[in-house]
Amino acid sequence: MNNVSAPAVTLRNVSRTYGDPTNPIHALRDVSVDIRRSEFTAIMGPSGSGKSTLMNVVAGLDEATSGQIWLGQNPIVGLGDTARTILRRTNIGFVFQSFNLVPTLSAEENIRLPFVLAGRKPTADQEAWIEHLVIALGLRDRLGHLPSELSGGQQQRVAIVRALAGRPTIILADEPTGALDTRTGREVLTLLTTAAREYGQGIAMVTHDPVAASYADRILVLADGRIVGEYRGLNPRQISDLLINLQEVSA
Ligand SMILES: Nc1ncnc2c1ncn2[C@@H]1O[C@H](COP(=O)(O)OP(=O)(O)OP(=O)(O)O)[C@@H](O)[C@H]1O
Repeated sequence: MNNVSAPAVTLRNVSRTYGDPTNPIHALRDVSVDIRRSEFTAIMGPSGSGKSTLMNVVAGLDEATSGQIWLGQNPIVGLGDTARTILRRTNIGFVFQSFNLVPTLSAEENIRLPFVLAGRKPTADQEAWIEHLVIALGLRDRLGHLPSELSGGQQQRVAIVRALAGRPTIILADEPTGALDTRTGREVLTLLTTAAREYGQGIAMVTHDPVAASYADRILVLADGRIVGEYRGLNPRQISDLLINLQEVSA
């Protein structure tokens, strides 16, 4: 099981610069932050503030220009492609706005895909966990269906079971409710909250939506590549005021 007191993700002095050195674009500037286990963290900020870059460097899909990043205890900066891929497979679950299910595979095959890709069979423990998640998320009768035969909310629940199945160090979610209607979106957010509170699952979610962010335990706000604020216990109104003020300051 995860060690609750240890951070899921640690960034120290992480910068990511694009473009040519004479005219650099600073997507991340000297970011140091811990993203904790058992906590649902929302990452917010204006367009271009560095949210996707932050997720990508944590996932090892992009390389930091400088600084250090750990997934659990494992440093990811400086690893080769293969080692990074293995680390990503075992430590990160992804949930995207577009669900990212394989259209030709059934719900069950999609859920099991990370195990297939990693070339390992789920242990008895993992089988029991998958079974528990499938029942808890109301997917038992849908396992044989293709994604096209499922509603948006059901597809996102399949993606969430897939992300939770391997008990990753962190789930990275990018606008997970962006394609869902309000009610289904709230169900998905409640599910993520439950995953953090009851299953101890670390979750980092990028969102522009103040309602979605209000479900998180903690909100990190990025502006111009830096973390400029950290908040807890805000309601959607307070969150949207915060973002409006931020945009006015940077305008
Ligand atoms: N591959 C790239 N090459 C050059 N510049 C990039 C690249 N990726 C991102 N950037 C720049 O880095 C900055 C941060 O981009 P990023 O995509 O992380 O922002 P974001 O907060 O996710 O924005 P949005 O909310 O619009 O998705 C922006 O100025 C962007 O133009």
